[in-house]
Amino acid sequence: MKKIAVLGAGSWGTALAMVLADNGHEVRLWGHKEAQIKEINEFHTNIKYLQNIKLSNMIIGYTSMKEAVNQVDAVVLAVPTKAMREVCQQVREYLSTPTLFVHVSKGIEPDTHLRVSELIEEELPESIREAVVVLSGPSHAEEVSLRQPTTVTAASLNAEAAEKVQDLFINQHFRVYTNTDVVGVEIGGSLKNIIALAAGITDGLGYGDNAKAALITRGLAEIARLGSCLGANPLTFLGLTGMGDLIVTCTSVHSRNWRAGNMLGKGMKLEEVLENMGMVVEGVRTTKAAYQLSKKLQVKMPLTSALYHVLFDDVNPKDAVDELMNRSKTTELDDLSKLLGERIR
Ligand SMILES: NC(=O)C1=CN([C@@H]2O[C@H](COP(=O)(O)OP(=O)(O)OC[C@H]3O[C@@H](n4cnc5c(N)ncnc54)[C@H](O)[C@@H]3O)[C@@H](O)[C@H]2O)C=CC1
Ligand SMILES: O=C(CO)COP(=O)(O)O
Repeated sequence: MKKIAVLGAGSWGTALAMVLADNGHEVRLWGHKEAQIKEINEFHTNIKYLQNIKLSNMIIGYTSMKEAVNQVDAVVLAVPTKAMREVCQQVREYLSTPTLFVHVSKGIEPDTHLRVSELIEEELPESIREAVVVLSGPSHAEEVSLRQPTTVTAASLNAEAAEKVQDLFINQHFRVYTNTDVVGVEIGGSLKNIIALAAGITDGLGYGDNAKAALITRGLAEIARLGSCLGANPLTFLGLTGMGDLIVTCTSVHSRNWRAGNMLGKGMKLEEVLENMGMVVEGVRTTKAAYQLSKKLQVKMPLTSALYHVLFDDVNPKDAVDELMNRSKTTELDDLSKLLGERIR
């Protein structure tokens, strides 16, 4: 049995705390809201994020970071990307020995264009980092908390650390693979949220399955184009954290990104949509970051670019779709086939 701190008591932190508790670990679920932590400890529920779920007694809620991370074997960082630096700054106050860090957040920081593992490495000194591992894949918290079959990937350049994380989380309902392609895993997990927002928009506009399939496949092409340019293995994008997560996020009502897009497609304004959600919609900031990156690196990302203009320049969603459909004709297998071809040879 290990002692594990899960930092972030939202949907995903809570669902992962349940997986770890099922595996017999002592789990400390840290959150910054007193009332919510009180609810977790007194009633063993976290109603705002996971309805009709009873938490195990092995999960203890904490608001004190000092107590939550005291002598733990691993720290799971499960806050939205926007809060990651602030939470790391709190953690580093209280750790003095090398600790295994697992992050589960799907985003890219606008302006710096850093992936989450990179910004964690910026905030946490090497002396307290045994390794940073990303855990990602097609995994809605709502289904994980019901112990429905789920598969994810633990990725790190340190293969031994990735395997340690695999061992912490794997069980009969939650199957964990390993990968060493951190760039591919983080880029796939972050950029699928852009495409999920777009899929919600086309559904909101009343378009059908053809549009959805087009978004998923052409979305994957532009994710792989940018990711490969950043050093990812293009084959990772065909796996769980690429195509797998694109499918689950673009086709599920559980997805907050899809739901936010759906409201936009029905005519609501972005501020109104975000207020309505009450939970993180990572794709909004990531669209800004990916759009900036595509300009900087001169990578063609028409879907990301169209969504950027809908979100930040008030372009009408239907006009954005019309514009995408009316671009000049092109071939299907462009630079991507070259990238894949080179890898396969
Ligand atoms: N919900 C899901 O099914 C999955 C979510 N993820 C990722 O996990 C990350 C977290 O998402 P969710 O838990 O779903 O979001 P959520 O919106 O359900 O919960 C976020 C939690 O973070 C807390 N928080 C926000 N700012 C904070 C701060 N400065 N300090 C401390 N706590 C803070 C909030 O109070 C809330 O409890 C995101 O990057 C998301 O993309 C990944 C896989 C699945
Ligand atoms: O990443 C997820 C599932 O794999 C959850 O997606 P949302 O953040 O859109 O709910």
